[in-house]
Amino acid sequence: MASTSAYHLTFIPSLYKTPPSSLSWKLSLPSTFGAAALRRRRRSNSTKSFVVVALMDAKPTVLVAEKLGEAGIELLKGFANVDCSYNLSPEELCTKISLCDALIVRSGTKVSREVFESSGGRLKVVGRAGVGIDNVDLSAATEHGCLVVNAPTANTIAAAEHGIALLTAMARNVAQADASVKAGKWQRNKYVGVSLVGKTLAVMGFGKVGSEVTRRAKGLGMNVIAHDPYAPADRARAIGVELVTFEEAISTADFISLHMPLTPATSKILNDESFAKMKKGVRIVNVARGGVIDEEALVRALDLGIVAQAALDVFTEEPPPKDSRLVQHENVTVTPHLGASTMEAQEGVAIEIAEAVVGALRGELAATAVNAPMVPAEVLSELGPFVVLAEKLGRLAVQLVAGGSGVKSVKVTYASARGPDDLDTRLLRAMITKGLIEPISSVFVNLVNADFTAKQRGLRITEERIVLDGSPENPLEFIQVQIANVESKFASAISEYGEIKVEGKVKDGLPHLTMVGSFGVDVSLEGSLILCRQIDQPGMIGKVGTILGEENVNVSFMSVGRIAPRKQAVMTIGVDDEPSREALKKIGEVPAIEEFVFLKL
Ligand SMILES: NC(=O)c1ccc[n+]([C@@H]2O[C@H](COP(=O)([O-])OP(=O)(O)OC[C@H]3O[C@@H](n4cnc5c(N)ncnc54)[C@H](O)[C@@H]3O)[C@@H](O)[C@H]2O)c1
Ligand SMILES: O=C(O)[C@H](O)COP(=O)(O)O
Repeated sequence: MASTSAYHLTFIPSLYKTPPSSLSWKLSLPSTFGAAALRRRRRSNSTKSFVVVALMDAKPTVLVAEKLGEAGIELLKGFANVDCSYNLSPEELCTKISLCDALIVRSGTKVSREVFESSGGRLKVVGRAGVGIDNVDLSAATEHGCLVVNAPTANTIAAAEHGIALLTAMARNVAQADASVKAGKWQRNKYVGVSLVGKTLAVMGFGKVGSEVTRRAKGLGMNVIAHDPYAPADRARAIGVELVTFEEAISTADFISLHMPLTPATSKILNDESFAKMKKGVRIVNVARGGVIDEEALVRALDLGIVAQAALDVFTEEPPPKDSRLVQHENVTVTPHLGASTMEAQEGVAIEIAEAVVGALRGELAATAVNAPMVPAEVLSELGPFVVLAEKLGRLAVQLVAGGSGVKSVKVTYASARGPDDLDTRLLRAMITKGLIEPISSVFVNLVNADFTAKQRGLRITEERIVLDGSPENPLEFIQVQIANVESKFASAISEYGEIKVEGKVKDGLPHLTMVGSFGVDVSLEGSLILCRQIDQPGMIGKVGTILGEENVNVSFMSVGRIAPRKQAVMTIGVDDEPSREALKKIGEVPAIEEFVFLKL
């Protein structure tokens, strides 16, 4: 029951004002310690030199740093000592954390590198009671061997309901009219609203929250269209919504509701350029993440009357500055990130996160783990370069998918001289899954959660082994990733069998792309890539190289694969920096270039 060696705690004067004075005593400690009898050893007469050795019971300690539903707390208490300490300063959190095995937070607590460093290796799991984990330093967690788990499903309905609440409140000026009446005014003419029935709502991001918003908006009599390059068309059909392009969505909508994750591709996706394409008088709702809107551009669009109103639950900086022009704008309705804040959602989230944290403390594999799991060192060292290759092939393949095509079926082929039982592909499959999913979602994928995440998104990954002649010393010859039943934004990536196909090898320890569609190429997978299909003729490398050179974009390599001389060729260009839109436009305008695509690795 008790262990004398588990915890050696340096006496911290600020926590214990009175130094222990007898060799045998009981102390009422903060609950982070659990029930403990202590003995002390005096090293000197100085207060600071007391060293206390706790005779701990075997229970782990969980620090709950933000308000968590009671059901979750009860669940935790059945397994651990629970310390609910809210509103800790960063310094207080760092002090407490060395006494804790697990930490549970919402979005209001920054779990920084310092927190992991201060834990002294004791912190084993961080639980995020919600979806977004942008407040947790994942790299630091992984470096410190600390698992991070989240609760991705329990607040979906709450977020969707809040989106609908903002939509209706905005259309009828509820917040502004309420403030006006409370200020003693009665302005019936000023607050005439707009009706929702028959209006077109564009749902941007047709995932968990977006789908639920769609169902509810249809119930209000709205005509709903959705934009999500990666959502399966059959799911959209089942809910009775049409998937459209980004341009069509923003240019035809009367209302736009944002439900995509914040990724490099969605950052500031609503900007001056996109506002200019919208119908004058459009209304915008954001319960996703503040960063998907260029907030300064939104203020300009509001001032110009392009955007008639906006209703926002999330902001680039939270809380936003007090003098924020956006927040203060009379046509903007705001809430302080309340999307997940219903009694029901918080109860659900609390149970979901408590179960995940307890499971993780017991050493079970967590289905909602978001950072790297432990992999045996010998497996990792052998498969290391192939792991990188696998993720990059997944990333490349998914970026070649055209908008509107849902990714549902992926086939992975491993070619190796080893026997089928001699190669554990779980890690490779997980990394391909990571590459396929991460560029298009806010989900973090690893060995623990890859299959779960793929299944949850309706993504079917099948694996095939090709056994080659040759030396089994090398674990793999090549990996091929094929995405079936989709269109590609780069038609040459479609193989003779109609799938998007990319294939790669490890050469000199580095991942290389060796095939795109039916074209053989040979480029090291580093930095970013431009793929061009062109008429095979002299001077092409020079023309494209000059355009990039003028932009100061460093070209790391170029390779040309062709069907036959003077026919078609695919040119692959590795670049260290992202070329500007103008540079990419100029490349597209080179007469012999038939199509091209820019891909981030
Ligand atoms: N305000 C809140 O309190 C609150 C609560 C819950 C979730 N959220 C946020 O809502 C968002 C959606 O959450 P979810 O649980 O539905 O996530 P989800 O992963 O289920 O759905 C996100 C969808 O966005 C799509 N997507 C990715 N890139 C896109 C792009 N460029 N254009 C259009 N769609 C794209 C994905 O394919 C996916 O279908 C996230 O940003 C999440 O952080 C906020
Ligand atoms: O990411 C989420 O789950 C939501 O944005 C809710 O965040 P919260 O837990 O701070 O309410």
